[in-house]
Amino acid sequence: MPEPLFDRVALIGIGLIGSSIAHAVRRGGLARHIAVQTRREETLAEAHGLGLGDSYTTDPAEAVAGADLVILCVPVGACEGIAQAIAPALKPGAVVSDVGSVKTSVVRQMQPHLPESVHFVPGHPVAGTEHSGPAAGFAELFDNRWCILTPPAGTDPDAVGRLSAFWTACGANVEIMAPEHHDMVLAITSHVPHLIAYNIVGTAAHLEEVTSSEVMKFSAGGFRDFTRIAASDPTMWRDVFLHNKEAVLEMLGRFTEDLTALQRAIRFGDGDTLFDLFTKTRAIRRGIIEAGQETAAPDFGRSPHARAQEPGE
Ligand SMILES: NC(=O)c1ccc[n+]([C@@H]2O[C@H](COP(=O)([O-])OP(=O)(O)OC[C@H]3O[C@@H](n4cnc5c(N)ncnc54)[C@H](O)[C@@H]3O)[C@@H](O)[C@H]2O)c1
Ligand SMILES: O=C(O)C(=O)C[C@]1(C(=O)O)C=C[C@@H](O)C=C1
Repeated sequence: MPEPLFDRVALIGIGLIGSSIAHAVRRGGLARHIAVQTRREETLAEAHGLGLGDSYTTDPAEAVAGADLVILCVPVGACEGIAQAIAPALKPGAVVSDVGSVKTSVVRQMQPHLPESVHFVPGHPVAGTEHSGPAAGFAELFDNRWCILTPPAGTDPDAVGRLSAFWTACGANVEIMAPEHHDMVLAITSHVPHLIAYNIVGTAAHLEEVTSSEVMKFSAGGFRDFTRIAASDPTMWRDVFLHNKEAVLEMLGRFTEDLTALQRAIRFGDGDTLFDLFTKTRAIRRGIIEAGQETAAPDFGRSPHARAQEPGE
């Protein structure tokens, strides 16, 4: 086994992403010690029962003491409070990172509180499922997925290199990007799709209610795929939309214009417009499969453990 990349890793928050990192660290022997922190005793006990760490605490400052790598794995809206709480306890030279789905806001929330003696390298593994909590994680989550790092200008390249090596060892492909660019790209590829899923499931549920008819019962493939996305964690996604407001509103504006154009095409029987778009989007999907970024029949990213808990799926 090669030398671990970090001596002590502190995971602040131990839900889907924190626990998946813990599994990946164990799988690759990437650290000598994993310190696990979370707010609630019950969650901590669950993490303990799953053997995710080597030490457990509800105190974030205690968890980061002596850590060479600190990763915040909490909802985006919780980052500022945690940065404040851990700042005095951080080890000089430590790499401090996060996994938040939004980056500009995380930089704004955390950077002012962190001491100059640490290296702040925000990150986002672009991999997940609709499940949450410590039992939802699995070591393979990041395999062959992107992990985007958004280091502020002037960050020590060695620290960026060490965090890149960590994510590569977790199975991911690393890309460096400006936080604003990250937020714009993820708004259209991840955030707006989630909003659409929440909305369409909400609309169908409302229709069922007001018409007192069975709408959900007859849902087939397409709608069921939306219900999977719409089952994603409410706290996490509330925070994503509140913290990536501008980019999401910009992309929603474009989306709405394009949707209106399709509405017009249907109204006026313009089959060519519909056919041309559907041909283009089919080619995009096939290109993604050929590039090996997706399987033809996805299992929706669920862990074997999570799948076992879902009878009837
Ligand atoms: N779920 C995904 O698909 C996915 C993918 C990539 C990145 N992310 C990002 O990862 C982060 C964690 O998401 P997750 O899916 O692991 O969530 P999760 O709900 O499974 O776990 C969240 C953890 O944070 C803790 N927590 C919640 N609120 C807190 C607060 N106010 N203060 C301190 N701790 C708090 C919880 O106790 C839990 O340990 C989020 O920022 C999310 O945007 C999620
Ligand atoms: O596959 C899923 O369930 C996801 O929603 C994962 C997904 C995504 O939109 O691709 C969700 C949010 C994250 O920030 C990164 C990944």
